[in-house]
Amino acid sequence: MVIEAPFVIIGGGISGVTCAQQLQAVCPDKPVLVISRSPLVKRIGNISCHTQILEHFEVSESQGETWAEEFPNLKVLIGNVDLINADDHMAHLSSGQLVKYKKLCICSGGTPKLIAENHPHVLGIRDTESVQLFQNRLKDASRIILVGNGGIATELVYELEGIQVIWVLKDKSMTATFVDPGAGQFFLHQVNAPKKKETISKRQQFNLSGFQTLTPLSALLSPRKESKETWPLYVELTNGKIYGCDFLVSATGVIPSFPKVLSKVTELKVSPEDVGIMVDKEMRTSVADVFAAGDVCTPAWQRSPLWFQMRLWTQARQMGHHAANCMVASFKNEQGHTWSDFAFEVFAHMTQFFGFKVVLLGLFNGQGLGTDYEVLLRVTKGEEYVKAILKDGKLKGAILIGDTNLEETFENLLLNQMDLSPFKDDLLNPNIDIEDFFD
Ligand SMILES: Cc1cc2nc3c(=O)[nH]c(=O)nc-3n(C[C@H](O)[C@H](O)[C@H](O)COP(=O)(O)OP(=O)(O)OC[C@H]3O[C@@H](n4cnc5c(N)ncnc54)[C@H](O)[C@@H]3O)c2cc1C
Ligand SMILES: NC(=O)C1=CN([C@@H]2O[C@H](COP(=O)(O)OP(=O)(O)OC[C@H]3O[C@@H](n4cnc5c(N)ncnc54)[C@H](OP(=O)(O)O)[C@@H]3O)[C@@H](O)[C@H]2O)C=CC1
Repeated sequence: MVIEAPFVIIGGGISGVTCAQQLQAVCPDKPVLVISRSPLVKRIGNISCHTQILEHFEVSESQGETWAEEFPNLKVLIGNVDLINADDHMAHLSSGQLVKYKKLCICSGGTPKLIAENHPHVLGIRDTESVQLFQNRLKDASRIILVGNGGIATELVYELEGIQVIWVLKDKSMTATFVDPGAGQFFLHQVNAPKKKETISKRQQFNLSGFQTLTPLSALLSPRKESKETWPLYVELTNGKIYGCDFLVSATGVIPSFPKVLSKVTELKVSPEDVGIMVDKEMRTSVADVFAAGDVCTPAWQRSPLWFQMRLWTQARQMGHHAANCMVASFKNEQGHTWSDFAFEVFAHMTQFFGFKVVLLGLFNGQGLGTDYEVLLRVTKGEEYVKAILKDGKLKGAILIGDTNLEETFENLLLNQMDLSPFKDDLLNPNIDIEDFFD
């Protein structure tokens, strides 16, 4: 039997769930079907808006069917989509089930880009199952090697206790995917400082392994019989040093993953840089009636100069929400849905690293500005790190670590691109309340 629904979404992650909820908000009378490989869907709760764009929320998981009951016309089908036949508007599931759609949104996220696939001692962290596997392996481990310098590695280094962590980085500073070396240095002081919150357990033995590059695959060695201690896995670094460990965590990014899309009419266009599904400003793929949102997609529209993609919760939510509005507009044959908010005007991300509030705004690392920009800096060790990036007197980006209370003013300065040349010496003056100043 073929199941039919006007709106079908593949994926129960943040982008898929947000897309479904928004579809139900706008068109409660139209059935929405979410096909999810996992019975658990991601939910967003406790949303707090800090500025026009910046919001903080909590992410939790719940049974897909329980979630669907909260909406008038929403159903969840547990299954894996193998293939989309776009000419027939049909999704083919591994179970043999067929699902016919009018408008489809691919929200299938990504999979960890591991440094070694299918290796018994190399783990990636992506979802509940992989976290459980990681926690089980952790119980009997005394030393792990952590590879990667982004969000997951930074969070693990802070959270893990009672185990030796050898952190292998290829950059010269820590957390380089998110922050500049100065902020990396600021965090480095916190690595062995008392925690700002309770974490997993016991005391951490932290070993920053000299910021060295891990040589690729050949560096994974088998147990060495001649050594006094025997570890399940050995890793050779480019400086020739060899370390043994119980297992290695490859926190080395994600790669978009999605079912095969067949169409005799048009091919599905994929970004040559990151293999994400290319979407236009209305979240449409190159294939008719197929949209995409979240980690799986790559924006191919003329982007605002102060916004760029990072595969984050915030963007998955914004894209899922926007995709739903665009799907409805397309369903009703209305003109393309225009931007409803500032979400794609200025990059904005709020998170926590090492117990500090971290706000990243605009081109926070001077992305794409080359070397032709000015940096204003205010640092109080262990308290705050404030960096403002100016070009031609205008604010282009900022890193705000700690309770700086600057996010709203800085976001406004990014949005209005006011010429700050006359005030720049006072911009970071702690004795001046810049919020009042620019009011
Ligand atoms: C460990 C970890 C911690 C993170 N922490 C943060 C954080 O603190 N802040 C932040 O902003 N971002 C964080 N991220 C990034 C964030 O999780 C992602 O950007 C976001 O979840 C992407 O959402 P998504 O809906 O696009 O994809 P996903 O959440 O990956 O959801 C994809 C969904 O599609 C389903 N699916 C996939 N393929 C198929 C198929 N063929 N058929 C059916 N279903 C399918 C999957 O089962 C899943 O339900 C973190 C990521 C990881 C891995
Ligand atoms: N608090 C937050 O906001 C969090 C966000 N996330 C998000 O979740 C996703 C997954 O996180 P994560 O896996 O940490 O990915 P990230 O993209 O954040 O970081 C991946 C890191 O791995 C490095 N890397 C890639 N390949 C290799 C290699 N072969 N050897 C050594 N290092 C390598 C990258 O370096 P390079 O860039 O130089 O290639 C980069 O430092 C990301 O989108 C991330 O933004 C995750 C956790 C927390």
